[in-house]
Amino acid sequence: MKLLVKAPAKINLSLDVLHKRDDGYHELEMIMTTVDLADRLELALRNDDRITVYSQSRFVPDDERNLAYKAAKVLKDRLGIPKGVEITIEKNIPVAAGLAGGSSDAAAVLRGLNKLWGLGLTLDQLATIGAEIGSDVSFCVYGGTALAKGRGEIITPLPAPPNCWVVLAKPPIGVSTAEVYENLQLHNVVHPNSKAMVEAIEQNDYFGMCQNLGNVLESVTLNHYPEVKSIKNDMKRFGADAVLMSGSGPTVFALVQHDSRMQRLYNGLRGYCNQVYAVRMLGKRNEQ
Ligand SMILES: C[C@](O)(CO)[C@H](O)COP(=O)(O)OP(=O)(O)OC[C@H]1O[C@@H](n2ccc(N)nc2=O)[C@H](O)[C@@H]1O
Ligand SMILES: Nc1ncnc2c1ncn2[C@@H]1O[C@H](COP(=O)(O)OP(=O)(O)OP(=O)(O)O)[C@@H](O)[C@H]1O
Repeated sequence: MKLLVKAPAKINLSLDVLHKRDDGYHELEMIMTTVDLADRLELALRNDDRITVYSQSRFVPDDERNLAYKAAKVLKDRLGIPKGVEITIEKNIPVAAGLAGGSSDAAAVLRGLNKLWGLGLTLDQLATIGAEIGSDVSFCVYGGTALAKGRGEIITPLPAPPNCWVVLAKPPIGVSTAEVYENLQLHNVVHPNSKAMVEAIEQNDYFGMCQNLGNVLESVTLNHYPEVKSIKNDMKRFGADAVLMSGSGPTVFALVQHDSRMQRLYNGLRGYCNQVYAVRMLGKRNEQ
């Protein structure tokens, strides 16, 4: 028996860090949304009880370090499942990019195995298990748009954001999320207004959303990697309504409403950046 599952990338429309916690993690307030750039996973039942993982990407490990493997292992061990799975990942989301590719693969495995292994768990139960694998996994279990608090695992759903194009550009560098958080100087940042962003989304106010984009982690990544800052400037020059780095970076995204502006931005960036994508926000949450 085989199952195909989609694992969409996320962007952070807003990312605020409130303080560093005693457990070493940072207390967050983020607004996240999934976009239609996705990995595709095939889950196939095995004849034995082993978990195997394979992807064509040379940037992703084919062993127990893969977040997709970890998701299957946690589920199997927690519930004592005597079954195995062969996971094949078609990797379309850039790796170590701030787009939660690994977390989304893990979430897709949780959702997929819930069906393939016939577990009957709710999305809430899967999201709780997901939090053990990584801070972004709970959000990825639900997808759609949400306010995320705590270390990222406390999720409140939001309506779909105003309709627009999202043009993503990934400079040819990988960024370590751990290093970005370690280097964050909280006394030195401009905090985004998460409340105003939530209101803009709830009122379907496109320009309100544009005005309230903000990410405190830019203070670290833009300083360490000037090329990220320069792509942001180029996007503005090419006519973006608003521009922001996603997560810990280095991917930057631009928002535009009209097809012609999207095309101009896309073509302009493609001139010197290999990984450029014009996508839509998905809006819709995953079903059970
Ligand atoms: C940057 C974001 O992608 C924004 O959505 C997330 O906050 C990071 O999510 P993630 O990659 O799933 O994070 P994890 O795998 O749990 O942690 C990676 C590293 O980031 C740090 N980290 C993560 C989340 C958090 N709230 N505070 C942190 O300080 C952790 O110390 C860890 O060393
Ligand atoms: N299935 C997977 N897909 C991508 N990366 C994976 C996967 N499993 C493990 N990894 C490892 O995790 C690291 C981070 O990859 P990922 O693409 O999830 O980063 P990210 O987009 O910055 O995530 P986030 O936005 O959640 O911080 C990479 O070094 C990669 O080798």
